Amino acid sequence: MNALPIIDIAPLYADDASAWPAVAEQIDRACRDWGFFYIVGHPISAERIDALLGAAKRFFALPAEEKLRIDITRTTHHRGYGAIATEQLDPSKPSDLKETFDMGFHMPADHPEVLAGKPLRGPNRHPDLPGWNELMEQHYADMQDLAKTLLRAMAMALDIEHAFFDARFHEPISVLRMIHYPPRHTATSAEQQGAGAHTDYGCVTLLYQDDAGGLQVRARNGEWIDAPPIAGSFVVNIGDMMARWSNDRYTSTPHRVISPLGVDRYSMPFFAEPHPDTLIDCLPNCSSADNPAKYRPVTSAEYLLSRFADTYAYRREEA
Ligand SMILES: O=C(O)CCC(=O)C(=O)O
Ligand SMILES: [Fe+2]
Repeated sequence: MNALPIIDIAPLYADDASAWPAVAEQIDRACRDWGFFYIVGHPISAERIDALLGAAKRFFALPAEEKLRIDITRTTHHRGYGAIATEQLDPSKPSDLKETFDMGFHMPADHPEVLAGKPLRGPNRHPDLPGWNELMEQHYADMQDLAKTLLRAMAMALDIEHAFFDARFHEPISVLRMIHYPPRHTATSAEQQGAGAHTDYGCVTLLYQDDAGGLQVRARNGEWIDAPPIAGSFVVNIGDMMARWSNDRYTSTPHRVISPLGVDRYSMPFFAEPHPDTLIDCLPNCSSADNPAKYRPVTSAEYLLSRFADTYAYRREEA
């Protein structure tokens, strides 16, 4: 059973702007009350999802040494394959039982920002699989567009300039990730999670999950509730950077993935993050005399890097 709001965003794609405010209002409500909701009526096709799932299954089935040719722990800009237990989202629990592939906004090695050593900038590191590159780069671009559409609705809800976020999400540091959760064996400790309880670091996450189930969200009353798979939907959630940007008008909500029993689980979150130099400083209309800005302004890259260091041992060692 699902308790989270389900929002049909199809009106955001209509030319008739009179239908936008009603959607913006629903998104605003969901971001304040839950920090979590489902969207349907988005333009990502079922065929695209099938192609991505097929690709993910082929990639994760490769031998470990093949996958480790693009080992994420050997990059400073955070691209490639993360083997099981590379990440520990809940420091009080064992490392996560999952493997991952991360990609971002591609910048060639000779791009001035890469040469200048700008954080989180650089080339994507794709596996050598037929069609993979084109599929993933196209999907990254399409997810970035979908995120910007949602952000436009948020700008409307916040009553700020329509293109406020568009101007800040060019050449983003958004990450598209594929995750494989292998089945947990019954003998494994119940403490073992697919993804430990955490809040996301960035602005907005758009998650595709397959039909295995296991995603849970912590409601305001502290109870863990299921966020079950809903065909054709993405689960959207607010990350800490957006909570900070909005002075906590929008909330980042803890969630986790119970390790699947007897089945493999595949998911694909897209973490939408602004240009690395974007100043995350209290948004217009999010503070007042009796609700002053709570957080020190930071850049998007500065904030993300500090959070990565908390979950990846290899990034701490580097720092
Ligand atoms: O795999 C999922 O369903 C959720 C993953 C997640 O929460 C994350 O990667 O931040
Ligand atoms: Fe998450």
